[in-house]
Amino acid sequence: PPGNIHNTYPYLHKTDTDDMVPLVIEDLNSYGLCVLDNFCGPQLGRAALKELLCIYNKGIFQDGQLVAKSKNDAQSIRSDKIMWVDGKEPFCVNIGTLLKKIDGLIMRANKMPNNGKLGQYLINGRTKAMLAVYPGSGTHYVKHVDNPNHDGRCITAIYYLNIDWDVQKKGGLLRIFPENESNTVADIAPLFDRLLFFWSDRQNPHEVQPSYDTRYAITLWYFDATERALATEKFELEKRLRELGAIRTAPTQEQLRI
Ligand SMILES: Cc1cc(NC(=O)CCC(=O)O)nc(C)c1Br
Ligand SMILES: [Fe+3]
Repeated sequence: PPGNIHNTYPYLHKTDTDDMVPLVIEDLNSYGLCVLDNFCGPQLGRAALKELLCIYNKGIFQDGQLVAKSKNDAQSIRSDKIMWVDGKEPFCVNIGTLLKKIDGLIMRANKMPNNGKLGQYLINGRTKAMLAVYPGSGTHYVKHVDNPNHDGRCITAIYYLNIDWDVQKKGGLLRIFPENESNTVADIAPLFDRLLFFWSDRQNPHEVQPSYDTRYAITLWYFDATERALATEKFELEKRLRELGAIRTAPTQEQLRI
């Protein structure tokens, strides 16, 4: 729309499983992000959505953590509901299959010869899957960086499950502000069966614009072995120092989650 200076990022890749790997490598290296449409087909996509809804309707999702302390009430900072699953639970069979496909793609891309920046990472694991539901009451998510302080996460993977999502009516755009593209933003609509990858560090500040319908996403964060080992070591050391009373800082929410 006028007023937004942003080049359209040529990401309308129609995918079938095998040749996605070069696309992921190329786009991550060129833009710091990659969008794959029709990632796993409507059958698996719908089955995964069904499972997410079933879990959500059990009322066991929690409020998302605070991204930043705010003077006014916490709700204004983020109003998504989240739940962590590892995908092996009996009520997550299809979500589990989806996660395996995403893992397979990332591992194949990470192992490809001369895969650019991806080659700087040795991806050896990931977080659990975070199921997220943004209630559609104009909720938003403030601009932030996923991994600002080298906690080990190198790639964010977000799978969207929103059938018939019209951004003009429902908003909910994920806007990424790529660090080294001064007047360019990437506006990613949270479309059904769309998979998004982006570097998790300061290269990709991002925000979710207000959504006017319930908005579903599944997020994974992949770890770089070295950065993760260092972060864990640092965390253990700080824990020991705290126990010894040598330092008095309280562990951050983020550290506790990790
Ligand atoms: C819990 C948590 C969620 C997110 N999610 C998004 O940025 C939204 C992306 C989208 O749904 O399009 N980011 C961080 C840094 C944390 Br922590
Ligand atoms: Fe984020």
